[in-house]
Amino acid sequence: MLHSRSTPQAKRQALRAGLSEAGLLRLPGAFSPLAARSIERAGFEGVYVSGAVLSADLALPDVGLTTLSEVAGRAQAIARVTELPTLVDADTGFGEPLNTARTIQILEDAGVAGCHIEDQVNPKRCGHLDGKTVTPLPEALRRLRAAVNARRDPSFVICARTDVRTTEGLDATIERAKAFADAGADLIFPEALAGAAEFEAVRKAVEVPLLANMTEFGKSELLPAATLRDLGINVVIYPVTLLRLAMGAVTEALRVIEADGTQAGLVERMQTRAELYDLLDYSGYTAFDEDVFSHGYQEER
Ligand SMILES: C[C@](O)(C(=O)O)[C@H](CC(=O)O)C(=O)O
Ligand SMILES: [Mg+2]
Repeated sequence: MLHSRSTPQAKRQALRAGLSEAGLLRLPGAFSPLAARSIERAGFEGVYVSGAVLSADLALPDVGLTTLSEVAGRAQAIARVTELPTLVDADTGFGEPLNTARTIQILEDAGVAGCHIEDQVNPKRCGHLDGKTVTPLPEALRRLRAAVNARRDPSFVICARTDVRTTEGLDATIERAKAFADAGADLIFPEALAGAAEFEAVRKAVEVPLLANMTEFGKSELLPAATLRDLGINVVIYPVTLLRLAMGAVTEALRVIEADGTQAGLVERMQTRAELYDLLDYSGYTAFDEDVFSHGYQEER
């Protein structure tokens, strides 16, 4: 109903438990709270809040234009409606190390289970674009240590992302992954690895859990979950998949309505009213009303 029954702490502990077990946690990107409900209903282990999706939702490019308030507000709206843990893309932490510390605390207050902080310079670029620049390792480590030290709930998951693969190569990725793990990262996100061999190399070199980004139209081969599981990867995100498919349907619908003057031919492809109401738990609200209004105070006639 109004929000999840699980507390943020319980969701964080569930995410941590999942990271410590063998197996793969699958986190599709939710473009809305309703999409998060569908992700939960479909049996996934978590929800991802993508910076690229949040930017696109605002009709902005993924180049660091969103604010912490926008990200925290959307992340809270998404996290509160699902029993699943929510992992948030916190870009570079929204500024200097002190800003990163504030970002962690604002996101903790928003009820999310964890976030990732990347080592790009500000303003960042999408990790699958060329022309990225990463901060020198000492600066990246200051940013990460600020995040780890700012955490008030020890179960809040801090994921360190490195974008260095496309600027300095795989060895530099492994060097940074090790340094980030030593600095207290709970999870490492090596961005834009090419394929299975590179995931295998990072897996061999680093002890802490690893996240794989299976985003379309980028630099990474789209590896099936079974392959990622066999490689010992712990988390996989599908950050923009649902938005890309939704926008594909939007484009087609607008074309049909413009051409045919009606959406009648599309109705069979739609989520029905009943399916939407079921996803929104209308019956829970009806039960709430019945409980409050029919078993409560009876006005005198
Ligand atoms: C994971 C990512 O940071 C995101 O914002 O979802 C993007 C995804 C994308 O642009 O495809 C990324 O930089 O990989
Ligand atoms: Mg992003």
